[in-house]
Amino acid sequence: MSRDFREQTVVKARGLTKKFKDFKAVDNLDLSIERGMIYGFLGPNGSGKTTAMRMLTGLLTPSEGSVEVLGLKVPKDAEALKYKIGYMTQTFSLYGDLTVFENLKFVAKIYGLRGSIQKKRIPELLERYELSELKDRFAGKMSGGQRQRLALAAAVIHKPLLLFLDEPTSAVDPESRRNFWEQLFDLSDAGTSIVVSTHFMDEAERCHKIAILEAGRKRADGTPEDLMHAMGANVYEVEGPDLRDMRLKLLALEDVVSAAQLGARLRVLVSRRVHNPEDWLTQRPEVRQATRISKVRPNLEDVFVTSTGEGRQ
Ligand SMILES: Nc1ncnc2c1ncn2[C@@H]1O[C@H](COP(=O)(O)OP(=O)(O)OP(=O)(O)O)[C@@H](O)[C@H]1O
Repeated sequence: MSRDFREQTVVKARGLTKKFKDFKAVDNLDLSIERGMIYGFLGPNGSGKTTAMRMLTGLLTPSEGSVEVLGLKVPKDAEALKYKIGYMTQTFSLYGDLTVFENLKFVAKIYGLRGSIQKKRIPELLERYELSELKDRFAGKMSGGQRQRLALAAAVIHKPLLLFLDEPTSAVDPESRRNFWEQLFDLSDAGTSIVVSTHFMDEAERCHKIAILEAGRKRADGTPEDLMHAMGANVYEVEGPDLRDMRLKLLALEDVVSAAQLGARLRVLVSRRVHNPEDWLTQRPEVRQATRISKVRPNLEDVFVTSTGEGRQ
């Protein structure tokens, strides 16, 4: 039993599949998430992030596959698991007609926290999540950022070992998002493992590891750095006149994985199949009018585009 705390796997899934009639919302997903990690599910709407998360939390029964979370078999041991995990759903699931304090008290009761523990824990959470001055405010009358802080406080009230967050920042402004991530790093530093879904690239880049999901399937996984390093394309920025026309012409080439206009530049991904991509690109008639072509470092969006079918649209 003296295994290193950090090395333990908190989520193990093999062949995890969820079918709704003939439609596979999650298709043969394998996952291995280590303790202490912030693990991201990155994918567009409908890629299966929520469905996967609901199966991992024991709320939804898989059609196929096996899941073990914190050493418990899911969904068989879902009841015991409930007390060890926190789950912040995509839509605000607390009571708008209860105050901040009443909501936390209610959730504390659900988790069976004793009165003496509640008395210590609730003020601690109000303070940590900057809710002390809002404690008598109805949750329904709070801003998106405030509500999100309350939802996080409620999700960690019982000090879960593992926290699931489903697109937690989709309804908040950039500053609240930044602050929210600071809170996640604090939780992670204190030993909480976190699984978070997002469709924001900058958020995914903050995760220790990510899985890229598309149409229910895992297209790639690893650390953001490793994924960028292993990417199957070289990235170039092209400047010049009539970029829209240049983009369409480049997209027609089989070895151009993607061409996207970013203001006055085109970001062009050339397949790794091409031997000498710089010469290949600069000599193409499609970029004859270009005034500058330069190689740039890949980012996570490039990884996403090369792992999914997004780039050619
Ligand atoms: N109960 C259900 N019955 C039928 N289809 C469903 C059900 N739940 C989800 N789906 C479908 O499964 C697919 C995956 O949905 P899911 O909500 O898991 O995706 P997501 O990546 O979380 O996207 P979003 O960000 O939009 O929530 C979608 O096409 C969705 O319509």
